[in-house]
Amino acid sequence: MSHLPDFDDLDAIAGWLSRLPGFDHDAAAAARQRQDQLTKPPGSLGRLEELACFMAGWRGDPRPRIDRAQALVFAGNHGICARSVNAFPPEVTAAMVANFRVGGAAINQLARTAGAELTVVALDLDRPTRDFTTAAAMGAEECLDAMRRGAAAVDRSADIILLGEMGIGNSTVAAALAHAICGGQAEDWVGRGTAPDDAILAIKTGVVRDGVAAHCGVSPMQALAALGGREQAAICGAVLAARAARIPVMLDGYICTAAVAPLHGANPDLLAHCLVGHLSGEPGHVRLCRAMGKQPILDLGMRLGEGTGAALALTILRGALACHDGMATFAEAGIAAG
Ligand SMILES: Cc1cc2ncn([C@H]3O[C@H](COP(=O)(O)O)[C@@H](O)[C@H]3O)c2cc1C
Ligand SMILES: O=C(O)c1cccnc1
Repeated sequence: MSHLPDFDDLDAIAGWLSRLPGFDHDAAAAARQRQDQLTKPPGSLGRLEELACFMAGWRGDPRPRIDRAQALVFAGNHGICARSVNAFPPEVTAAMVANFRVGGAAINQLARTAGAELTVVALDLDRPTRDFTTAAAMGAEECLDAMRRGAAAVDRSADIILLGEMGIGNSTVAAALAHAICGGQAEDWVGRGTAPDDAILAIKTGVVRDGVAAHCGVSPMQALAALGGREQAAICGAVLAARAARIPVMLDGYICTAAVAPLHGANPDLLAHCLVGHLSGEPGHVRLCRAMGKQPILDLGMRLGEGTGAALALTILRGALACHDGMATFAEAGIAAG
């Protein structure tokens, strides 16, 4: 198992790729060869075949298994809520964490359905980050500390890590990160989140425009500190820790994908072991996935967060591996290979 470098310098992370494990092309090629021998017309399982080869390459195993799946949900609170970007009060973050702990949220049901063990990490909920229109949301050390906590939460014995978040105001934070890393206009990235009305949408657009303008010219990882929250930093830390342990990652929807956009900005290959579970109903997600070269597995019109789309996508991944491992080859079944 490769050693995760220390989180002591945000900008050094861009250079971490050479210190982290890469894709095992031999294991993936062996998986591809097996796929072509299974009792089906070549390519007929579509994306499931790709997913099996992806898992083979990252696990270094031509017949990978998912014995252990961890769903990791990070929660945080945001100073930006002082700007009325949120339809629900920030207290809902802690209330939902309590709900996760007693099993009452959507992620509890979907993680159980998908066979994933849920870990919830609340990050200093009584100490929101700063309002990013007036200051950096986090200092560099605060951001690195949250990254360390994210990395520490990863179960190194898992075969897949699902990531999710809970934080009132997070759709605004996601839009700011996506805008800072991918450019365009604030309007390209802002969506309704949980807000039903146009008034909040207009406030959010102005806040994202002002926040990104206030922190322009910083590096991608500095943008994570300036505009992100602790849960976004923890998600980035978890992604890097998973990579060090050769564990593939299933990201959730818009907020989770935007959380790792700074890593993409630092070096896109840092996210090579990451899948996007589902396409969010938030309009910026399709644009962000395109910019980051990711194709979401599901498209169900969901826009919840919590890791719910990642959990559902795990059921697809399990299906892909069940076929890959359990199907007979043409030779085994005595069927002519065509
Ligand atoms: C009861 C409730 C449960 C949630 N579960 C996830 N979110 C989602 O909504 C939040 C982002 O939306 P906004 O930017 O509009 O605040 C995040 O916490 C996200 O995880 C929830 C939101 C609420 C209200
Ligand atoms: O796609 C998401 O992550 C999302 C969208 C809206 C609200 N919460 C989460």
